[in-house]
Amino acid sequence: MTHRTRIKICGITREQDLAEAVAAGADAIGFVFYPKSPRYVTPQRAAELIRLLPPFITAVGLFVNASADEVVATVQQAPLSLLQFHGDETVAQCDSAANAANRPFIRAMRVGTATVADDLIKYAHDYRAGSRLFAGLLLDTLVDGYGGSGKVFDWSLIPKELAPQVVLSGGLSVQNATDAVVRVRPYAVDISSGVEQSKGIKDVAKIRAFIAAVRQADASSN
Ligand SMILES: O=C(O)c1ccccc1N[C@@H]1O[C@H](COP(=O)(O)O)[C@@H](O)[C@H]1O
Repeated sequence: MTHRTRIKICGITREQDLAEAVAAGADAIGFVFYPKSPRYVTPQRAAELIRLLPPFITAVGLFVNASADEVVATVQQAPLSLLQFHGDETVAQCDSAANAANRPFIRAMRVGTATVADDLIKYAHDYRAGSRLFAGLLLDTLVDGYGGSGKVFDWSLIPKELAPQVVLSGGLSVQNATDAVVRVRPYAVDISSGVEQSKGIKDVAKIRAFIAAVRQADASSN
């Protein structure tokens, strides 16, 4: 069966970056609601940007340790399709916020040098069992802070049976996109720093080159 790797471009703050990402073929656009991030947007700003999205492109809201009330208030202003929990939230906290906001969510697991393949399998299992709104696992690199670091983790840790379901992130770039897709064969890839000219400001040429590389890797692997 042919596989089309879904592509999420995260940390969009400007109209022109949103339009370019969509025109280049992005499947999902991420908005960062973590105030400490240089890519932070207010819910009102996200709402203005989401209004510009055509149908069938997923608007993803990224949260780090936000309360359920904050998630609900954000969704009331900005019509997000999917939530991304990227902090220290427990299964119960993700489930409760997702239920309160009535949205499915993906959960980031940050992978470090001490992580083993069984940790990833258990993590995915716990979320699948713990929430009907759990839509998938995102794998990022464990760093100080929470994400958007531009750092890669060891992809060989990803168990073969988990790879087709995961969103691969952490330090993806134009340079390693082909390798990532051909080696891991993830469900989706998520990129922020690797397509920026500076934090929060995207680089159109990098967005186009990244998406083209993923599509080419799909074609060569199918
Ligand atoms: O983008 C951010 O600023 C951010 C802040 C806090 C948590 C996650 C964040 N971004 C996510 O981090 C990964 C990896 O990003 P990168 O490509 O290595 O820069 C990605 O899932 C972003 O959505």
